[in-house]
Amino acid sequence: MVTLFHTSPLLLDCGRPLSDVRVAYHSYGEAREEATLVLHALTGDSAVHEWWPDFLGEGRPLDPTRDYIVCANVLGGCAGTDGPAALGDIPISLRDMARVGRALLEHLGVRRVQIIGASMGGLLAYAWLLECPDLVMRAAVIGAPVRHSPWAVGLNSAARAAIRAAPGGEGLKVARQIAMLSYRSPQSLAATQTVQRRPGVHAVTSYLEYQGEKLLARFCERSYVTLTGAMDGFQPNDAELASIRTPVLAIGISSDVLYPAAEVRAGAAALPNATYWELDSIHGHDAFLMDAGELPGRVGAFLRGAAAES
Ligand SMILES: CC(=O)SCCNC(=O)CCNC(=O)[C@H](O)C(C)(C)COP(=O)(O)OP(=O)(O)OC[C@H]1O[C@@H](n2cnc3c(N)ncnc32)[C@H](O)[C@@H]1OP(=O)(O)O
Ligand SMILES: N[C@@H](CCO)C(=O)O
Repeated sequence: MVTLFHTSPLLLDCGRPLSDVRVAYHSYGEAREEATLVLHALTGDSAVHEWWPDFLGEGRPLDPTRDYIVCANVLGGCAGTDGPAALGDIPISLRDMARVGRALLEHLGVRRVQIIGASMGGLLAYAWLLECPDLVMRAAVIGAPVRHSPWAVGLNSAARAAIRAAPGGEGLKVARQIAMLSYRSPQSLAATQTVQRRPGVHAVTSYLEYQGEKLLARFCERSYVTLTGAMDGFQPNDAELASIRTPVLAIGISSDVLYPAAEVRAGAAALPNATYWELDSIHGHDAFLMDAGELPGRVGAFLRGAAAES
């Protein structure tokens, strides 16, 4: 944990200044001036070793014996970094989060980074490329579009409406159920949700209920509203995207219904220096966590500077 913006405040995109911002982060490996920055997903946190074992470890894309790896909980989150409980329910943008990240890197003595982000972390990677192009050497963006689509905004809007309708927990559980349907796929649920756990209750129904309970036990509804708002507000125009000269590996997931592979591919085509690759999985958006397959190898090759084949 570190406190940043002590001597001069962070000016948020909404116009509000923030001082003494607490940021929770993990680092792995020996401190260096060049680092790999990991950007977590909506309900993720800075503990990469807990949620991405396929990626972190000796011989993996994030190798602490070779690299200095940093991951911070985002501004507005609820896993150590200041969020609505400390700041109130103010709008926060993905670019604000990148500015906090820049301050953290300065604090750590890091001068250049390569970035890897998935889902919300992938959107945030694009915000970094717009906000801090001087710092970023290359970016691997997994399962994320270049801007939040009406479809994705709609899903988040429905989730926030559930929270507003039933604050205090029930709404967050319904929000997670809606989101889970977009993180899985018809094929994935057909393959996994065949056996009833409770008599008379569809397997998928009790699965979604359980996922809602699980999120309620570890997440905060105010952060959910803040972070989904930040994602929905990320709408760079074509000229901004065309200004991104940094090499990008954009990765779509074949069965992703939240950010369809075709959308990710089209977004990559709008960037001057992006390569596209597709992860084949039936498990939908969360395949980057649950069914990584060739993904670590592809990302590792890109981060090592090797040309990834499309
Ligand atoms: C790059 C990034 O930034 S990612 C950031 C990391 N993100 C996170 O850590 C976010 C939080 N994590 C997640 O989203 C999830 O944990 C994932 C995607 C990693 C995996 O989800 P899981 O819930 O573990 O897996 P899955 O969807 O297969 O569900 C399994 C659970 O549902 C239960 N379950 C399965 N079917 C049913 C059913 N029909 N009825 C009731 N319960 C069921 C299982 O018993 C299991 O329970 P357990 O979690 O107590 O072991
Ligand atoms: N399942 C992950 C990815 C969602 O984008 C999460 O809950 O953060």
